[in-house]
Amino acid sequence: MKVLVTGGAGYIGSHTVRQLVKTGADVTVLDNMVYGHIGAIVDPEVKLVKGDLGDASVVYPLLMTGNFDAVIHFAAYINVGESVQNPLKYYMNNIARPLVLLGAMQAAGVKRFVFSSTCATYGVPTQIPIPETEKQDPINPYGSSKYMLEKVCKDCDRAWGLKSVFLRYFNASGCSVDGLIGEDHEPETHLIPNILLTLTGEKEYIEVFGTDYDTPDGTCIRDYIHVDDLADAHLKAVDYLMKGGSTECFNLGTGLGLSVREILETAEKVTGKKIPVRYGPRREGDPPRLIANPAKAKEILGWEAQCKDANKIVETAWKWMTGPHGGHY
Ligand SMILES: NC(=O)c1ccc[n+]([C@@H]2O[C@H](COP(=O)([O-])OP(=O)(O)OC[C@H]3O[C@@H](n4cnc5c(N)ncnc54)[C@H](O)[C@@H]3O)[C@@H](O)[C@H]2O)c1
Ligand SMILES: O=c1ccn([C@@H]2O[C@H](COP(=O)(O)OP(=O)(O)O[C@H]3O[C@H](CO)[C@@H](O)[C@H](O)[C@H]3O)[C@@H](O)[C@H]2O)c(=O)[nH]1
Repeated sequence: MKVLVTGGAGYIGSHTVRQLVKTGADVTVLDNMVYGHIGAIVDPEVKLVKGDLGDASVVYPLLMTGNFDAVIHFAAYINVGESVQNPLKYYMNNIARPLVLLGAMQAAGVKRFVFSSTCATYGVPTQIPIPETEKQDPINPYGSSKYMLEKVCKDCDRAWGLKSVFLRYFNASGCSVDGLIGEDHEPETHLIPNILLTLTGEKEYIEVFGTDYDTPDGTCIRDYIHVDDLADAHLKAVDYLMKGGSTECFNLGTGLGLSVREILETAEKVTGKKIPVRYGPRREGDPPRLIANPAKAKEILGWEAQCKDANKIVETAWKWMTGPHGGHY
């Protein structure tokens, strides 16, 4: 099987590429390397095309000659706060540039597409845990950009038979269990790496964004899903499409919620160190509680999170931070 992975040199993409290679797939990565890392691609047989999604002079020849069975599309900008400050940057990269990719797929007759969507497309949900039937009503440009690309894909299905799987991730976290690849975002905004960066001396303290939420301990609740579980869902989504599956969306989470304070306690337990914490105001746009109902992914894809223990998730992130790379490629 030949698979094109956009954004395959990034955090979730690189973990997925490793799993794809293990299945014997022939993998090509398209990444402009703006946020990608060459060191994140560890398998020598993976072909890396350094280029932009929106560059027709790269993308059309690649698709026309690649004979790809499917495209897995990770490449995007991912920072919610920045999307509020600079929406056009997000609409350009997360909608306009993927249109070039989709155009090349149409021209080449490649009709299977697995897309990194997000629970941020639900905005502030009305049901917890969140099923896929929850209304999508994003509250920031990042979430809107993902929601709009889902709609574009549905229109392409009607027009030329593109079959897509929208994987709506909850909070991607952790790193490969062998510590060889991991999460290295710049800037890093995510909770778990930022907590651990206080212990490597890269951050002075972790600020907890809000302690007055309507949750048992006043801090936000999230569904932290291990990156290797997410990677596995992509493999299952490709299989589903290869078997003739129709366009579908799936929530990817554990179904369990943990508060910011619980994650802090977990990090102290796993590392055996005291975390320097400061309590600050709420961060704009953070819903109080996001927990997946992952039943549909289990039923249709046969996917279920294997790692439901936050200790294990934090352990893998800590292994990456304290390993040979020290948390950076
Ligand atoms: N990290 C999370 O918690 C999370 C949650 C929900 C959804 N997602 C989605 O998952 C995907 C991957 O996230 P990640 O955390 O691995 O991000 P990442 O920044 O580590 O990886 C994204 C990769 O895409 C590349 N890229 C970006 N724009 C590109 C373009 N125009 N052309 C070519 N390459 C480009 C970057 O260089 C980078 O390597 C994103 O689509 C993101 O929106 C992430
Ligand atoms: O320094 C920090 C960082 C985060 N948080 C809190 O920790 C929780 C998790 O935050 P973060 O790790 O930034 O993830 P989210 O804001 O939940 O967003 C992530 O998860 C979403 C799906 O839930 C994706 O769509 C986004 O791309 C991804 O960044 C939130 O309550 C934050 O307020 C802090 O208190 N301090």
